[in-house]
Amino acid sequence: MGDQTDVQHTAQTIVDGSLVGIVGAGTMGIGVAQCFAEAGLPVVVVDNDHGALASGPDRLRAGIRTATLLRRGARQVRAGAPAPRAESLVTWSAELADLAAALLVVECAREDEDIKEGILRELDRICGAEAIFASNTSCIPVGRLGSFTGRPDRVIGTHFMNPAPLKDAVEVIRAPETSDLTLERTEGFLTHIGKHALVVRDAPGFVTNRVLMLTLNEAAAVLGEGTADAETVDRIFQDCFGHPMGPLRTADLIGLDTIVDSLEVLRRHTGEDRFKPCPLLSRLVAEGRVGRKSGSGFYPYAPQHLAARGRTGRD
Ligand SMILES: NC(=O)c1ccc[n+]([C@@H]2O[C@H](COP(=O)([O-])OP(=O)(O)OC[C@H]3O[C@@H](n4cnc5c(N)ncnc54)[C@H](O)[C@@H]3O)[C@@H](O)[C@H]2O)c1
Repeated sequence: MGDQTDVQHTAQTIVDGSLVGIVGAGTMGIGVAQCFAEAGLPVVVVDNDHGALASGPDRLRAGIRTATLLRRGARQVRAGAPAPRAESLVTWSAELADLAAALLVVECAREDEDIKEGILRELDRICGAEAIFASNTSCIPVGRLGSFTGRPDRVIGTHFMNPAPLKDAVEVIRAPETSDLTLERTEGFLTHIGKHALVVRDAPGFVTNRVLMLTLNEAAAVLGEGTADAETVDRIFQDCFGHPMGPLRTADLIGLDTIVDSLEVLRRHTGEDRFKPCPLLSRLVAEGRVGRKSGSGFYPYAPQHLAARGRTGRD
């Protein structure tokens, strides 16, 4: 695999009507699936958790409804598939084998290297030689993920932000092995769904999470040490720095479990203890208070924020 000289297609012919696979029907997988379906592409979402699969259609519908309302409010109505059609373009499966025909697979499983390794090794066996594997990893070096496949030239990082349907840009991570063609095709897919790529080189945490994870961890630490309450910590970033959301509400939106996983990945790959999750963050995760998706984190959340996954916390 990996010889690009025999590839006849241009980036655009690859995008038109291409089947897109998503692995992981969690916070990000559902949002990324929505982005592709709203742009008219057929999508198969695979998850090995039946609760996540069962609640997937409802969470997708809620995501489409929210995005439509917000875009309408901001008058940014996007061209693309109308909501009912977008929903019907998404199918759900427990089998990676159903991604055999996909030309792009976006891996959105939990931030755990062993889990991602297992998925990528199996996808490499199942999918055609042309398929690109794009990981939504928050922190794991993309070159490391590519090494789990026989096609490292077709592995790339597409770090969608949360909520994916409402963000204009994607941090695209190019590993040393990622080919020009893979980058070009990935950018073609992103353009098709109305997003632009901000391309960076490979490193643990890339640009976003090398900086953001430390900030969120320190915000939790100042709260845990009693320097200020949660509302004050967040308002300092909003009122003084003009951030739309403070770090603690951002952490609750991301998921405190995902943040702890990401900090551990950063610590392991850099060898630096400054990425050690602070005691308050670790305690909240141990208690199952992982943010919006569980109904509480640094703040309590009303039921409409709860992702109806059939259970709480990490899936
Ligand atoms: N939450 C965020 O704000 C955010 C933002 C950017 C990137 N990310 C990254 O995106 C990825 C997904 O994060 P998330 O927040 O959606 O996590 P999540 O915990 O909400 O969802 C992860 C999903 O992966 C599924 N899964 C686990 N093992 C699997 C397997 N072997 N096969 C198929 N499915 C499997 C789980 O059942 C779950 O539904 C992670 O790498 C995370 O670091 C998260």
